[in-house]
This record gives sequence, structure tokens and C-alpha cells, in this order.
Amino acid sequence: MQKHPDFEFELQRLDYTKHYMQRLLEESMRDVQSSQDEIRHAMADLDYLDSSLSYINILTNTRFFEMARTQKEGLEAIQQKPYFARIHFQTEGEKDEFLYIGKTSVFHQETQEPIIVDWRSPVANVYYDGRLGDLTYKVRDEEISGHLFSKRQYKIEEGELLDVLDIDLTTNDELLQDALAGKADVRLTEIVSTIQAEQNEIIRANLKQPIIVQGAAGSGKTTIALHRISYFLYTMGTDFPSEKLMILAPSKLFMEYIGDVLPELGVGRICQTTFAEYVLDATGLKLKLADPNKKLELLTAADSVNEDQLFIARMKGTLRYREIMQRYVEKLEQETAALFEDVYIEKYRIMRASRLKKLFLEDFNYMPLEKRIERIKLIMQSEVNRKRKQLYKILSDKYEEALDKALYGIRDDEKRRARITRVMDERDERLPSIEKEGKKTVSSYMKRFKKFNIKSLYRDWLTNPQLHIELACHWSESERDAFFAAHASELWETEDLAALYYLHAKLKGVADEWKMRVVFIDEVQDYSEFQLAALQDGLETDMFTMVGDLAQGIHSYRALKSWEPVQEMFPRATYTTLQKSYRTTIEIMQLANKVLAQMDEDLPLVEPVVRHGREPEFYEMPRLNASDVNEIYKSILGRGHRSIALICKTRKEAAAIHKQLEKSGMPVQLLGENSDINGNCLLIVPSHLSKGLEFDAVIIAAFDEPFRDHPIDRKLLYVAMTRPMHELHLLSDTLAPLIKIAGEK
Ligand SMILES: Nc1ncnc2c1ncn2[C@@H]1O[C@H](COP(=O)(O)OP(=O)(O)OP(=O)(O)O)[C@@H](O)[C@H]1O
Repeated sequence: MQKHPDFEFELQRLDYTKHYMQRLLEESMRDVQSSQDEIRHAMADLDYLDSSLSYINILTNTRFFEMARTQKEGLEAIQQKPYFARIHFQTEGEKDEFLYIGKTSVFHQETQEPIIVDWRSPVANVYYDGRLGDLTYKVRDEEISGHLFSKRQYKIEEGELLDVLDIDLTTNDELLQDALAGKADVRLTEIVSTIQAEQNEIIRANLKQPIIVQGAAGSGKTTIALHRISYFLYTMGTDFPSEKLMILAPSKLFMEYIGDVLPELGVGRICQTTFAEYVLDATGLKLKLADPNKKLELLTAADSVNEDQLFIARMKGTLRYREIMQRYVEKLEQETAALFEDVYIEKYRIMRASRLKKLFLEDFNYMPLEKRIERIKLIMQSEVNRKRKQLYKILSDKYEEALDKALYGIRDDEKRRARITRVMDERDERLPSIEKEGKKTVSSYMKRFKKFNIKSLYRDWLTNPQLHIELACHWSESERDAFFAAHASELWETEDLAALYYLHAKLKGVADEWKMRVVFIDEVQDYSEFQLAALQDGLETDMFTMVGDLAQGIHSYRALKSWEPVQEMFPRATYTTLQKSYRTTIEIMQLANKVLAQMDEDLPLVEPVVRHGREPEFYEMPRLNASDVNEIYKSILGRGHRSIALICKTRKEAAAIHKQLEKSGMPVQLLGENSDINGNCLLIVPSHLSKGLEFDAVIIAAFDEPFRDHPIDRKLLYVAMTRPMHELHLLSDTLAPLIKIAGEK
């Protein structure tokens, strides 16, 4: 292979960079050491010296230590691959320069020249986005013009330069091809070196605005969401501390799967959770939730779907259900307002009920009900204090006057004494009692306002016919009957969480700790409208990045069917689509596209990035045969693949097959919601749990629980078929149903 003409030059440049980084690394190691020593000494001196000086010393050195450690870790992380690309760029009116782009920036200490430019910096946008020639990029709101002469990529492994590639419009992105041909390590990887222009646009889209992404399976939605978080913190980290960012993932398994990527991208403490876990944490409710996948399995297993169950599950996710909850809150608001009466100390009115009501219903109506009560309590407290003092003064003056009058106005000694004694007795009894009563006025007045019990309020709505008629008078008799029948016994389901969170937000308010300011949602197609609206209501922000794929909406019986309602809910949102799949080979995607074409959503077919592989293989067998599976598994391993999954439609079949294969001595692991993935065996995965995951090869097995010609089953099959990067094998007793929905010959 012929070397690039600049190879020697680039070799020297890499050498220079590595040496410089080594110098910085040694310096930061010395800094780490010296600050640690300083802290240790200051701690030892704490007893003898002026302690405040020692504390300052410790604080300064701790800060210094943190900085040195961050620098050291940053440098260590990029030692093996300091940069991956270079641009030759000239900013208008300035000298042209070569900028090397990597995962973090490194500057020359004396000259401040950039040795490596961070991929998230504004100028790096030119590499991802810019064609060659004249172009502009943005730094904050300012547009910078310039000229891009060339883009170059590097293959660097373990600190060694392997290849130099110039890219222009006609050449293929070789780094991308290399990256895609790689192995799925059952983990997502960072892709900073091969981010594509359409992905870059989403990563860098206006960070203060919501964005909705409809992206095909394997188009990089999850990857992009994670990179957008990294970009967000780099660009706006000072305004938005990472604790205020939240990523909502579809399952704990999935969180484990993305867990390694965020630290690699320099993202530290960010709240990673599922919607259910977030709601339970934020509301503090102790509920045992029914497994949502049970319902999915019920719906996919039964021949005829239970329409009542469907109606209820669907209804609970709609904005109409939110209206009902809103009416409920309004009713509670009115009931609370009716509790206000005039406030008295003794017979004196301190505050009028009408004023308190106005505060509650109008002035503070932007607040949750309990918060309004707290505010009113504060106002009442200061008003009562003020009026109590006034009253005390008026009454003491009155008694003084009465005493004066008695002293000087009554001639008769006997009468005068008697009068004075009476006035004094009355005064001595009344004034302290006013003090005493005044001090208790607020707390005893406030006793009428009880804290809301969200769980029992919601349970009341689920079971109380009177309340039901009041809040949802438009329901038909049969709908109402089905609703009560479904809630006869206490059962908490995922579908109830939006309502519970909404009630909590409106009645109690979301505590600061859980009031996230920026939200990233993966697999957003599985959210209902009410879930999104409730989050928006509770968090009082619309800074949401929402990525999903309607074709994978396996919960669409209760979740989104189109993006229009989300666009209406987030009017400031940008909507964008990703059609290219980076995961799957052309051969696999062509087959998956046939399933996609049969869906009701009318989604465009997915375009695989040009990468060929083996044709998907069909195997007909009367029942699952462990030795056949073993043979297929071994042949896949023989072709150099490591992460291999066997996907079944349901958990039940997955468990049965797992048992059978385990008995035959095969290395297998059954994946559950909370499993840690073991990369060294055949993973057995129910289709709904495979969503979002990726493997080198996938075997789909459908025996006892075949995929039916039904919208949910098509989606489950599509999800399973789009998990592999390289190979797909389909096993079934009669291939007819599989072939029918896969649209094969
Ligand atoms: N620009 C890119 N360069 C290299 N690899 C990429 C790029 N974009 C995506 N990929 C790879 O494609 C695969 C699919 O990405 P990802 O899982 O983020 O897609 P997704 O849209 O979330 O998929 P799904 O909807 O099927 O879960 C991953 O292996 C990812 O690393």
C-alpha cells in the first residue's frame, strides 16, 4: 500500500504532540502529588496553627488537586489516540492554520496555540459539517466566515500512526467504513471521529430549544443523544450543572448498556434513570408497579386482544386523561379555597377570608396548591404578628386610659380602688391572653389544610363512581363499568404514573432536587402524550431532546402513533428525521425493510450505509434443536463474531429455550430487566428487551410463540431483525408465518 505523501510530516507532528502531552502529563502528575502533600501537611497542622489559615490552605489545594487530576485523566484518556482528524482552515482576515481535532483540547502553555482542538468546539463544526470551500460557522450567535482547504483523517492505534486519508466529496469516509465493520462489544462506543453531517446537525442543534428526532433503527439516535449531552455540557455547562440534566432510558438493562459511554465522553454526574423510577423518586410514592411487559405479552399472546384493557391503557396516556386530572386539581383547589374564613384574634378580625381566597386562587395560582398554602401561611404569620402588636398597643393604651380615668375621675376611695382593681385584673388577664392567642392563631388556623395524599386521591378517582361522574361525565356507562372492574383490586401500572406525577406536581410541586432543567429521552415513541405533558408540567421546561422510531413503537397501543401531538405539545421544537442505518448490512436491512413496509405508520424505508454482509438465513425445523443452535452459534463464532443473541418474541419462550440450551451444555445467559450482560456466551433475549441493544449476530427463534400477522408483532419482529450488525439467522417450525410477515418469496 502506498503511503500518503505527507505521512512523514504527520509522523513528526504526532511525535511532537505525544511529547508535548507527555510533558504536560508529567507536570500534572507532579501537581497532583504536590497538592496531595500540601493537603496532608495542612491536615496535620490543623491543631497547632491558626486553623482558618489551614482550612484555606486545604481548600485551595483541593481545588488545585482537582484541576491537576482532571488534566491528568484527560491526557491519559487521549494518549493512545490524541486526535483523529485535521482541517486546513482559514478564518476570514487571518492566517490559514492546521487544526487537529481530538476528544479534548490541548494548548501550548506559552503560546496558547491549540495543539489539539476539542471536537465540541465551534470551529470543529467545520470538520463535521463543512464541505470544502467557503463556509461559515457559529460561535455563540456570531457568524464566522472562512475557507476550508482540506479535511484529513488519521488511523492511530496505541499511539502509532497507521494511515493518513484525505477526504473530499468523492471519497468514502473510510474511517466510518472501518468503524462500522467493527464488532459490537455489547456496548455503545463513542463515534466522535465519524459523526456524519446529519447527525452533527442534531448534536449541535440549538441547545435551548426542544428537538424531536424520528430516526430509523440503527441511525445513531442513542449515540447522538449521548453526544448531544456531552456537547451540551461543554458548551453550556456553566449555566446548567450536570445534576440538572436527565437522560430517560427505556430500561435498566439499557442504562447499563450506555453506562460506559458517558464517562468516555467526559460526562460526569448526570441523572440516568427510567421514567418509572424518576416518577417514584420525584413523588416519593412507595408503589409496587406491575411489570409493564406482562401486559405487552398478554396483548401479543392472546388471540383476541382484550378491548377493555386496551381502552383503559390507551385512555390513561391521552391528553383527555390529563384534562380529567386537571379537573380533579381544580375541584381540590375549590374545596381548599372554601376552607378559608376570616382570621380573628379574640373578636378582632385580622384578615378577611376574601383576601386569603384571592391570594390562593389568583395571586399564587401559578404554584402547586400546597406551596400556595405555605406562602399564605407566611403572609398570615407576618400579618398576625403585626396586627397582634397593634392590638396589644391599642388595648394597653385603652387600659392606661381607663386607669387614668379611674384614678383622677372617681372621688370615692372605695369605688376608685374597686374600679382600678377591676381594670388591672382585666388587663393582666387579657393582654397576655391576646399574646398567647396571637402566637397560636396561624398554626391553629392552618390545621384545616391537610396535606394531600396523592395515592389515596388517585385511588379514589379509580374507584369512586360519584367522583367519576363529576370529573368525567362524558364517559359511557360501559366504559365506566370497564374502568371500575379493572380497578377493583389495587394494582399500580406504568400507565398510572403520568397521572400520579401530574397530581404530585400540581398539588405538592416537584422538589428542587428532582426538578431537572434539561431532559434527554431515548425511545420516546414508547411514551404517551400524557407522560410527556406531565414531565413538561412538572419540570416547567421544554428543553427536551426526544429521539425515537415509530416503527419500533411496541407499546403503541398506549403510546405515540405519530409525532404531530408531540410537535403540538412542543411548539418550539425542531423536527428532524434520520433515514440512514449505520448498524446493519444491506442484506439484513433489505429484509427488515419488508416488515417495515407492512406497518400502518407509512414510514419511509431505511437506507443502509453501503456495507455488505451475509444474506439472512432461514432454517425450518419442527422444534428448536439445541445441537442445531449450537452449530449455528459456533459457525458465527468461527467467523470472528463475539456478541451473539438469540431473540424470542416473548419472555416465556426465551426462558424455555434458555433452559433447553443450558441443559445441553451451551454457554447461555437469559437477559432480564436488571441483568449485567455477560459478553462470553449466547444471550437469550425477549424481543421487547432487545430494543436499543446491538449485537454482531442475531438468531431469531419462533416456535411456541410465533410472530403473528398483527401490528404489535410486526414491530417486535422488526426490532429483533434490526439488532444485528453482521448476521441474521431465523429459526421456526414452519417458516410460513415468519416469511409471510417478512414478505419473503
Ligand atoms: N457516525 C457514526 N459512526 C460510526 N458508527 C456509528 C455512527 N452512527 C451510528 N453508529 C453506530 O451505529 C450503531 C447504531 O447506533 P444507535 O444504537 O445509536 O442507533 P439507534 O438509532 O439508537 O438504533 P435503534 O433505534 O435501533 O436502537 C451503533 O453501533 C453506533 O455506534
